[in-house]
Amino acid sequence: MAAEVIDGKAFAADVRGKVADHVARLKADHGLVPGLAVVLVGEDPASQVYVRNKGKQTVEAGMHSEEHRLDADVDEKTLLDTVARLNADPKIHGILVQLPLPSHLNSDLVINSIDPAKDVDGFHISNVGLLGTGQKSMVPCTPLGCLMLLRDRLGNLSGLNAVVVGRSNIVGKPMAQLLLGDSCTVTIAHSRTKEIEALCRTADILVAAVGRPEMVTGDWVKPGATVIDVGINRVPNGEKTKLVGDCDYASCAEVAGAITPVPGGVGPMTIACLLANTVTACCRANGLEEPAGLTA
Ligand SMILES: Nc1nc(=O)c2c([nH]1)NC[C@@H]1CN(c3ccc(C(=O)N[C@@H](CCC(=O)O)C(=O)O)cc3)C=[N+]21
Repeated sequence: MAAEVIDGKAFAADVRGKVADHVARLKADHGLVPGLAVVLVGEDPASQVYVRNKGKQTVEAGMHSEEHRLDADVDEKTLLDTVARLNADPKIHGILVQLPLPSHLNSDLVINSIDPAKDVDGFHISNVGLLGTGQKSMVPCTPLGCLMLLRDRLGNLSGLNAVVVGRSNIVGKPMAQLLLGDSCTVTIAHSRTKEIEALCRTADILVAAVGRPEMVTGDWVKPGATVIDVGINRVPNGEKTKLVGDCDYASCAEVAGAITPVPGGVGPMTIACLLANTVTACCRANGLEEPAGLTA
């Protein structure tokens, strides 16, 4: 039996619609326009496409969008000054510094210089600590998007076995925290995990976030499981390249109950959640009620 395809692209459009509705209400009732600033260091072409998409969707949702481009060899002080100016700017409610940064820059230092209230990526240590202790925080966009898809598909997640493959600070760890918050039994697997296939086969929810193209195959999947593929890997395909996930889609889809495709799965949800977090940040900054269904 083939798995149901979880249409992240359609779900993300729905989320963006809710965001746009809320933005319209903020404008009409309070004269507020949520603003998002994206800081991009260097000229990585893949990052540029992604930043352009974010800017476009931000404007389409009725929000204010700014891009701040800095040279690849920018010094740390200039970058920190840029962040400091955005922290102080009342038009800006969300700040995203595109990662990875060039290696001469200390990304922990830069991320932790963002005002936690404007940290729409949820990467500031203060937000990480709040999430880990179950307190209100800014929640990282990709894990938040995955959680929305899982709740939509499965309803209550309580008591389900979840295995997260990958232990990054941007996806694996916050994903595990969110699943724990929804009362799953959570295991984080990684490159040193023993008998990883057998462990993954215990998962009702399997989240693949390792950044290794097509690593998870159908024999890792419990029949009927929900598989969330966070990977976005560009691999050679004849003369061109193609986008594949961390899951081998064909074999996983034969076994899973439901699976997210790549592209069109988690990726669009990440951007939708970035917009949602910007609206949430704007509401919190102004002491207003937060949008329902757009936060964890
Ligand atoms: N501070 C920071 N926050 C981020 O959230 C962040 C970042 N840095 N650095 C780069 C990665 C990458 N990322 C993507 C989000 C959506 C798609 C996306 O929408 N992908 C489409 C396909 C796009 C295509 O065709 O290339 C899809 O999966 O359907 C891709 C990549 C966010 N990132």
